Amino acid sequence: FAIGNQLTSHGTSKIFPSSAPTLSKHFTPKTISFPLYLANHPSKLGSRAPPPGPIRRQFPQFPWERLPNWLTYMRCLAIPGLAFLFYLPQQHTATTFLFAMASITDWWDGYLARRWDITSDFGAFLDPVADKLMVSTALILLSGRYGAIVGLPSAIILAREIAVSALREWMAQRGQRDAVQVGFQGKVKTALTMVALTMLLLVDKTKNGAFASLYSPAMLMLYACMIITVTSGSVYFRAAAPIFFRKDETGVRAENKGDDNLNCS
Ligand SMILES: O=P(O)(O)OC[C@H](O)CO
Repeated sequence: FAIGNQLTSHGTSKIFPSSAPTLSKHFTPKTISFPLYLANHPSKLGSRAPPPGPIRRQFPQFPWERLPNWLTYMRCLAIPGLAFLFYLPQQHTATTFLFAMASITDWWDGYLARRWDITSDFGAFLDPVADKLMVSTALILLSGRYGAIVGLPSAIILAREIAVSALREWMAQRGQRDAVQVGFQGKVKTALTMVALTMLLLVDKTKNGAFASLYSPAMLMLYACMIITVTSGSVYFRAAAPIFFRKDETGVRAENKGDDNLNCS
């Protein structure tokens, strides 16, 4: 039974045999199992997704194509849990665990969506929003615990996040959302901020517990993240500048269009 390049394809038309496969003398159960598996469980993943591994084969009915977005939803749902646990006594380890798990889904959802070739506009919209909600919540909670030393970088980070979200909305209205899609620096910034916040959550508020030694490196890291947050945000504003300052055919700049409606003074 010649299966050839069918092994890398999820196109069901290639996989469904129109008649019973002809078995050659080279047939072994191993060589036939994957095409027959696909015939019985047509995949909804992208055409460039790799063949299923043991877990996907074990649970063929599971809607794997939805998993990346579900992980992002779980990140959003973890936020109220995070705030609740944070204010319970003696729960800083549980709080940290929840935040760390939610942070891992930030990497995982994007990885699976790319690997399974199921990236979507909705996923691209929701992923940075979920990250911002999570990071903002943790920054506000920790500002309450540590005061100005966390409050200052938090104010700058939150200002950048709001500004970038507003810029994306403005660009999307002009059909230019792709010019400000998440960039490499933005990903690094989010990952490092999540590590710094995980470390700060682990230090209990008396700063005398088992993880007290993490306080200074975590604080240093948070300030480094504040700088990367600003520089990564400036990348988006630089990318948007040509569109922002572009003049239309009448010589009016985009920033001045519709002033009558937008002028709040
Ligand atoms: O703040 P952004 O828009 O650069 O987003 C970065 C994302 O959170 C990366 O997952």
